[in-house]
Amino acid sequence: MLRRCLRSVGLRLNRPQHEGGRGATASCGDIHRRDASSSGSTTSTVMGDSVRQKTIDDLGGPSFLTTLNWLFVKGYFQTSQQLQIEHSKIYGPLWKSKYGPLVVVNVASAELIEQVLRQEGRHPVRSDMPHWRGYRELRNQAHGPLTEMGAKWQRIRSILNPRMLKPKHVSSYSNSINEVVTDFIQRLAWLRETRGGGVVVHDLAGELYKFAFEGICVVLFENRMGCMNEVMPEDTQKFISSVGEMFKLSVVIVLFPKSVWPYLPFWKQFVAAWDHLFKVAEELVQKKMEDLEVKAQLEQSVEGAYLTHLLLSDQMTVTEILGSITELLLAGVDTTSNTISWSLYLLAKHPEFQEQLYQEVISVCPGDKVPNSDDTAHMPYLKAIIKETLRLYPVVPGNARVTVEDEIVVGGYLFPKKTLFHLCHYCVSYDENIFPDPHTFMPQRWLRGADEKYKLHPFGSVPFGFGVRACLGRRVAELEMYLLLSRVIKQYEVRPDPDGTTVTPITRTLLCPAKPINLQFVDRGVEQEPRAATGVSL
Ligand code: HEM
Repeated sequence: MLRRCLRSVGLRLNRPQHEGGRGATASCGDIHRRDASSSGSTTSTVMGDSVRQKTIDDLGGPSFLTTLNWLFVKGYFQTSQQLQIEHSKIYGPLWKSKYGPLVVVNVASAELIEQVLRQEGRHPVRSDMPHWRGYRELRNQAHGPLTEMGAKWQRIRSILNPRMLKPKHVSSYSNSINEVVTDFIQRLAWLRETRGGGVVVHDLAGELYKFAFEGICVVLFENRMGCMNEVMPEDTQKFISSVGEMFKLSVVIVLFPKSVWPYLPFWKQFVAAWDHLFKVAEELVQKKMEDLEVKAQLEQSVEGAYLTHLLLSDQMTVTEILGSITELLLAGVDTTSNTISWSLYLLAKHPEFQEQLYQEVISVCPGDKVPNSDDTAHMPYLKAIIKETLRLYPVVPGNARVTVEDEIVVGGYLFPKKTLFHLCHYCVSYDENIFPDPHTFMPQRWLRGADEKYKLHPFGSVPFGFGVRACLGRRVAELEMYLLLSRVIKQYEVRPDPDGTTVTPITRTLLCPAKPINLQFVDRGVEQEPRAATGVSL
């Protein structure tokens, strides 16, 4: 475009089936029989001589009223990740929930999640995301990788994938990201001195949002946004708060039918948040196009950032590029930042693991050597810490898939086309059959050569999703997290909040800390005070 400008594993529900399903009555006196099927084996019900395939109608689960009671009376609306665990205790690993006319099939075991994902088809659909897509229709904006579907989605991914996922391209972002890391570490020092009595940094996640936004901006635009300045530019600050606002309102809006959205008091805020996200992205795309025009006129080389490549490759229109860039920006902020916040929180509570990480970092990068992407390849413990953090705090606590191409069998039940499956990753992350002692932070689970008993199910923890629809930003996110964490630990010993505050997670589409995470950063180069005793619970 710019060139033109410039030129079933036979599962039977072992647990009682409560409200809503005919499973309990149908199973009375019935015989379950295993049948071969494409997805493994299925359970059919023999009633007299006739064999009947179990279907979604046979599946148990809470009624709409019961769900409302759990969400708003028992108070699980903000902790829906925990509701996955509570409901799986009652209904087993497969149950049906109703949200008004919407029926959701919840899947809460690694085996069943694997069955759903292995049958996702050529163009997997996460969910039809009516509220996000509704905004794009309202404003005539293009869909990006998060919201597009079918062959159009596949086309976008085939254009966006190479420079986001291929190792040689991703490692080329290492120096730019390291510049942002340097600024972040300087900012930590400044925050400690000016606002934290020389040692405490308050609201780490808030600071890391700025790091993550700046980080994704250097990858996409090669532009610095001034997020690490003492005073952050207003527009950038508003972008970050709009991402949070949009995610927060999304979980409320989606509970209502589309026809009433325009009358909801918070619909306007939702639209305003999206407007701002698109506005900032548009300004950045516009600026890059102008820069390229100038460079082209001066006959200077224009090779560079991700966006430069997209604009020059002429495969997407500017509107399409804008749709994709907006979605990449918003997906790149809260995800990496919350994960780094939790990993520092956990390391502060587990000094022995922190010491092991520190030893690994200084052995690979002694003295003043700054870790780069090649160095992190030699830091298995660092990677294990991120994996274990994402197991305990999966930033996407529940993912989804809609069957679009065929009906499928999962856990012995036949589901029609257009069934919406909710994949309860948070619940499975705490499955003691896969992760012994599941509430304990144990990075060593992820190390090769770990005890045989820790042989993990491949779908036990899939924080970046699965298959062709998996996270587009995974490699960049990992690079950002490895570079930042290794350098922070090299520079500082991280200790818990002196007030002893325990922080738990809440779900606002993504899993976030319920309150600010405050930590002490003790400079390793300076003589240290003796460590105060700390508990090791999460
Ligand atoms: C810790 C960091 C991150 C985690 C845990 C994470 C996790 C996920 C998950 C679980 C999905 C859904 C995958 C599926 O349905 O199978 C996803 C999708 C996506 N992520 Fe990430 N993400 C992270 C960081 C990022 C970053 C930094 C970016 C941007 C550079 C990004 C961009 C995207 C996009 C565009 C999609 C949609 C892909 C599609 O539907 O085709 N993510 N991510």
